[in-house]
Amino acid sequence: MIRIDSLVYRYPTGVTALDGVSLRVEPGERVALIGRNGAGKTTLARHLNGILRPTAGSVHVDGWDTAEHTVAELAAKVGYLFQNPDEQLFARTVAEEVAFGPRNLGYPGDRRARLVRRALEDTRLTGLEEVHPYQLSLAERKRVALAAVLAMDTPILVLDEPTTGADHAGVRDVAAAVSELAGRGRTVLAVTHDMDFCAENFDRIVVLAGGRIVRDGSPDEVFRAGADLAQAGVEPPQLMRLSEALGWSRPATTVDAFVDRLASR
Ligand SMILES: Nc1ncnc2c1ncn2[C@@H]1O[C@H](COP(=O)(O)OP(=O)(O)OP(=O)(O)O)[C@@H](O)[C@H]1O
Repeated sequence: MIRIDSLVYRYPTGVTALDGVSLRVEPGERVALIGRNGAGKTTLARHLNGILRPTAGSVHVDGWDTAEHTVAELAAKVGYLFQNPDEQLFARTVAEEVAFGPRNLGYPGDRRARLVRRALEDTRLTGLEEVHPYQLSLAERKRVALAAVLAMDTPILVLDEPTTGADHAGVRDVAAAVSELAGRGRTVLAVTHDMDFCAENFDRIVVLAGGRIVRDGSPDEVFRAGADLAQAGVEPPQLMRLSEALGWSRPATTVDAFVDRLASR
């Protein structure tokens, strides 16, 4: 699980990006972190794999205090998908890229082979194993980066803007991966600006504003916060806006909920 207590982070420039954040996330939870640009989402996410260390307060992942472990050690606990795949990819072939994590974590050969094959299948990269990642499109590189994270089979996954730059099928891959991982008791925390993706695929939404948590609840609860949400720079999902425009007293946030309400009218 993830346990963050009174986390404060100040950049060397003097900007206080996180100003007393406390958060618990249980195994199997799917949590989306939202908020306007500069709210502190990426800064918070980067504390989970130890790239950033608290100025004050603490961060525990799966029982480890991140202040007491190196980034390399924390890689066994937290898989981190970078917003920009080009910050993450470095190998000469797709296969090498995806195999690097499990090899580096010292997994035995058969487990490694199984994880790599599965990650390539789940991101529709089978057949592209020998291609150089830079010969691929941005949407495909995004899938390679996701496959590399999935293959590490960590208890916690942090996905920074997983749908930005992904095509429609890529978004479906991410959604399927999130649901499958949570089903296996993995904790998934995603930073996202994509409210439709967020409403459809996450159990819980945490809203950050000015380095603090201003809302934490189910998509239904959070997206009904109206004025508070607007103040945090968040627009509700399209279906919710549509159901409000239709004058429904209980707006729907997902396609299934929308169809159910339409059918029951
Ligand atoms: N490397 C850095 N050095 C100094 N200040 C930074 C740095 N990175 C981010 N900041 C500042 O910290 C605050 C939080 O930024 P952060 O990137 O965590 O926000 P965010 O919610 O992830 O935004 P976005 O949605 O644009 O990615 C902002 O004021 C930002 O300008």
